[in-house]
Amino acid sequence: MKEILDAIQSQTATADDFAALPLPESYRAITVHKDEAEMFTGLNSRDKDPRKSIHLDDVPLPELGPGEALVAVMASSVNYNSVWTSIFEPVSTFNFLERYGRLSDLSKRHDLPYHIIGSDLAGVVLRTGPGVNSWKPGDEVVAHCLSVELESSDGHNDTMLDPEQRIWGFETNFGGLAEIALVKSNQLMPKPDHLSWEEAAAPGLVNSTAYRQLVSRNGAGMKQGDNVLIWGASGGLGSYATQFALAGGANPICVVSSEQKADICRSMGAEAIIDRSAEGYKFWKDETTQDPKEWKRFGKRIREFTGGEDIDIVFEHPGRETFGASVYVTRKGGTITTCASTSGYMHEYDNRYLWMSLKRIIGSHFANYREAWEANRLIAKGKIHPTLSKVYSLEETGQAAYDVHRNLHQGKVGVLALAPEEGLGVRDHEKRAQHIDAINRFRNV
Ligand SMILES: C/C=C/C(=O)SCCNC(=O)CCNC(=O)[C@H](O)C(C)(C)COP(=O)(O)OP(=O)(O)OC[C@H]1O[C@@H](n2cnc3c(N)ncnc32)[C@H](O)[C@@H]1OP(=O)(O)O
Ligand SMILES: NC(=O)C1=CN([C@@H]2O[C@H](COP(=O)(O)OP(=O)(O)OC[C@H]3O[C@@H](n4cnc5c(N)ncnc54)[C@H](OP(=O)(O)O)[C@@H]3O)[C@@H](O)[C@H]2O)C=CC1
Repeated sequence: MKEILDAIQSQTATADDFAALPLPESYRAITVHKDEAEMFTGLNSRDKDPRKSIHLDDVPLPELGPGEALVAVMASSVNYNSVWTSIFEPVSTFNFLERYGRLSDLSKRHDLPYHIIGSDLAGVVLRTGPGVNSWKPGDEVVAHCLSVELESSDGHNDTMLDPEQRIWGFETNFGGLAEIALVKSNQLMPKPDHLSWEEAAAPGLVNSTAYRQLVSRNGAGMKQGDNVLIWGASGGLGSYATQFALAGGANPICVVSSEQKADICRSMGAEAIIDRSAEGYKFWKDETTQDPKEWKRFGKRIREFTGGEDIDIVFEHPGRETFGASVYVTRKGGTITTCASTSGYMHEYDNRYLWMSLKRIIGSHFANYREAWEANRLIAKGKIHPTLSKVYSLEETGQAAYDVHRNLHQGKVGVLALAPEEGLGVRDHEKRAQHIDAINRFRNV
C-alpha cells in the first residue's frame, strides 16, 4: 500500500508506473457484520449507536470483473445511507447483497458476511477490467454511486430507471469507506483539480441527488425566481440545494435548527432563513395527530419573506414530521419533491390541499449517469462548492457516522482513507485561490 501511496503522492507517476505496481492481497475497510444485524433490536432509532456496529477490518481484495475498476481511495465521506446501514434500518443491507448475489456469477462476489460501506470516493485508478477504455491506471477520479446493469431497455433513457439499479456501497459491496474500492467504470468521473482529496470526495452523492431533485427536468425543474423551501438547508443535501437555488436565480427559503446553521446559510447568500427550533414549530400534536394551525403559522412566516407568495418547490427529505406542512405551504400548481424520509416514511398530508390546488409530489432518487456527470462538472468549474465541515480518519468512521445520525454535524463530514493528512491532491492552485472562501465556508464551524 505504501508504494501505491508514494506513487499517488509523487503526482508524476505515469499510467505504466501505476499498472506495474503490485496490488495488495488485503486492505483496510469500514464494514458492518451480518451476524450483528439484530444487535439493536428493541432500541429506538436514536439509541442505535453506529460506533458499536461499524468496524475497521482487513478484507481480501475482490476479483476485478469486466467493465470495472479498482480504485485507491484517498478520501471518502459519510452519507446518511451509511447511518441507515449501521443501524440496520429500515432493513438490513445484507438483504440487498443477498439479492444482488443471486443475479449472476460475478455479482455473487457481493454477497459476503461483511458489508464494506460508503458511497463516495476520491482517489486514483489502480486497475481496470476488460472492456474499459476510457480510464487507465493513474487517473485521478471521483466516483458517483449509481450502479446499473443496463441490460433492460427500461433504463436506457434514464439510467435511474434500470430494474437492476443499486446504490454502490449501500446496495452493493466494496464501497468507498476503505483503502481500495471496486466500482463499475461508468461510475468514474474526473476529480475536480482545484480540490483536495477530502474536498473532492464530499459532494458526490448529495450534490448529484440535489441536482436531480431540484434542477433536473426529472425532478422539480427549478427556474429563475422560484421560491424554493429547503429543509435542512445547511445539511448534506440542503447545503447543495441552497447553492443550486442561489446559482439558478431562485429564492431559497432555508429551514435550519440553530443560529449557527442560519449563519452558514446567510454566508452562502441566502436571505430568507427560518430557525425551526427558535420558532418552535410543532406540526404534530401527538404521535398520530397533526396540527394544521402550525402549518398555517409556518406558511405565514414564509409569506413574510416572499412578500405574500407561496412556495413553488419544496425540497423534501425529513418526511413524516414535515410532509403535511410541506404540502400545505406549496402554491397552486407547485411541486413537492422528495428523496427521503429521515423522520419516518409513512407520510400523512391533507390531500384536499394537493388535488384542489393541483400540486404535484415527485419522487426522486440519486441521479442518472448524465445528471451525476453534470453535477460533478459544476463542482469542477467552481460554480458549486464542497460543504465539508469536519474530517475524520478511517478509524474514527463510527464517530463520524454517529455525528451525522445525531445531527451534530454541519454540511458534509469527510473521512481520510489512504491520504495521510488533509489538504493533499490539489493540482490547480490558481483556480483554488479564486474560490478559497467558498471552499472553506463550512470548515470547523
Ligand atoms: C443515494 C442515497 C440514497 C439514500 O440515502 S435513500 C435512504 C436509504 N434507503 C432506504 O431507506 C430504502 C431502503 N430500502 C427498502 O426499504 C426496501 O428495499 C424497499 C421498501 C424500497 C423495497 O422493499 P423490497 O421488499 O425490497 O421490495 P418489494 O418491491 O416490496 O419486493 C418484494 C416482493 O414484492 C414483489 N412486488 C413488487 N411490486 C409488486 C407489485 N406491484 N405487485 C405484486 N408484487 C410486487 C417483488 O417482485 C418481490 O417479489 P419476490 O420477493 O418474489 O422477488
Ligand atoms: N434518495 C436519495 O438519493 C438520497 C436520500 N438521502 C436521504 O436524505 C436524508 C437526508 O440526507 P442528508 O441531507 O445527507 O442528511 P443530513 O443529516 O446531513 O441533513 C439533513 C438535515 O435535515 C434536517 N432535519 C433532520 N430531521 C429533521 C426533521 N425531523 N424535521 C426537519 N428537519 C430535519 C436537519 O437540519 P436542521 O436540524 O438544521 O433543520 C439535518 O441537518 C437521509 O434520510 C438520507 O438517507 C440522501 C441522499 C440521497
